[in-house]
Amino acid sequence: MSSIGDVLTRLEATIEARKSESPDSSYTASLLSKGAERCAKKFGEEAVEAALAGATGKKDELAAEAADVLYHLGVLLAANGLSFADVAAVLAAREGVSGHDEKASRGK
Ligand SMILES: N=c1c2ncn([C@@H]3O[C@H](COP(=O)(O)OP(=O)(O)OP(=O)(O)O)[C@@H](O)[C@H]3O)c2ncn1[C@@H]1O[C@H](COP(=O)(O)O)[C@@H](O)[C@H]1O
Repeated sequence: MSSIGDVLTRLEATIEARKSESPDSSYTASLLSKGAERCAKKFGEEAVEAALAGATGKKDELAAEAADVLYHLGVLLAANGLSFADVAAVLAAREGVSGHDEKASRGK
């Protein structure tokens, strides 16, 4: 079974490669051709669907919707010239810092 890191790395490479493909043959290419705003809208829709599945305890649906969220996040990042590595760097920098402490450091 592939790790989530391996799957996301392969997915990201596919998304990157689709940038130069025809929107007729690739859903990713068609989404990217519509711009970052459209990619953001699709990401938001999928996030809401995942939230609904999670709130109602539909485990299989949540796993499928979470996969949609990660795919659409990958497309949104690519549309903005970012990668999962950029997100990983932010998460890694937060390791060992309590969310409560981080919030307090923002003065909120
Ligand atoms: N992981 C995904 C993935 N997850 C979800 N989706 C697509 O995301 C779309 C979102 O679902 P919706 O029901 O909201 O779609 P829709 O209403 O048809 O879409 P819109 O017209 O609103 O954009 C569907 O068409 C799904 O097939 C994905 N499309 C592609 N991938 C990966 O990207 C690869 C390349 O795909 P292509 O770019 O199509 O070759 C695939 O092999 C997969 O690995």
